[in-house]
Amino acid sequence: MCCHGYCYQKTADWLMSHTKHRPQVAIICGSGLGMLADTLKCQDSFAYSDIPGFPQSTVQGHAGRLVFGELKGKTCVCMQGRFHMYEGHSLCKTTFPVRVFKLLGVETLIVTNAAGSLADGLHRLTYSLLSVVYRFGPRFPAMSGCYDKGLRCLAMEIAKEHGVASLMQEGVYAMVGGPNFETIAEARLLHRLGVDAVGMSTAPEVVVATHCGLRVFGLSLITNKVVKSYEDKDSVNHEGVLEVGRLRSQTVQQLVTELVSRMEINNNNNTNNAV
Ligand SMILES: O=P(O)(O)O[C@H]1O[C@H](CO)[C@@H](O)[C@H]1O
Ligand SMILES: Nc1nc2[nH]cnc2c(=O)[nH]1
Repeated sequence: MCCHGYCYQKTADWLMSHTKHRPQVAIICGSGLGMLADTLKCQDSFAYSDIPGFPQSTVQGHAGRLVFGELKGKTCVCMQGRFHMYEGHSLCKTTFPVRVFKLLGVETLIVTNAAGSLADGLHRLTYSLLSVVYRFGPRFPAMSGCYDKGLRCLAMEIAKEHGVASLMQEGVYAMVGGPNFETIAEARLLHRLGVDAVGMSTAPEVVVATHCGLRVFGLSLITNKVVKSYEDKDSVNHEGVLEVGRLRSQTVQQLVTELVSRMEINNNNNTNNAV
């Protein structure tokens, strides 16, 4: 099974021959949140440019490294940098790593992102829980349960224990094409549609992960308010998004680490060969 002539299996085989880690959990780090990967123990790390078939990151704040290692007793693989369609990647390149993760034996995908808030009660520095091919799954996959309820409840429990429950809200994330931020008319439209947070990523990864049977948890770090009024002089920029990511990275890191530590793993999905 290939994407633009490059085989998912070939990339998975290359990775399995270069690391002894067999990850159960994959984590995609959003803009400014790449330091999550730095906490993994016994790391094996690969630049995307060295991995056969892997697309390249071109966005500031997305380092372009795949990091394998241990987090609280679970084997994880972290993407320090994701692929966006606005970088010119096709849908299949944007989601290429997700299918590779499936072939590596991953069962759970954690997607994080930076997003702007549209909801009136969703302020800057708050977090929001987010609610293609026969080999990997059905032709017409259902998406109604794409964000795992058990993981959402567990994350909320952890947030309470850490005293940050008031910062954590469930909401609707919408992906727009980017790379431009919203016009005021677009912001108003999204708000009327019931969107709480907006970004330029994540949806394709979640669709592909759900299609191939991965359990998905999504976490948006709200980095800015989306301007909905012509009188509002605030304006968003990528540097500001990255800065908020840096400011809040430790809290995001703690939440994700605790979630990984406490999530149950089936261990019946790993069909891979040893190195
Ligand atoms: O979704 P992530 O990759 O976290 O990044 C978000 O932040 C960038 C804009 O500042 C866009 O790429 C948007 O999608
Ligand atoms: N589209 C969009 N993406 C973002 N990523 C981080 N903040 C924003 C935002 O306000 N709008």
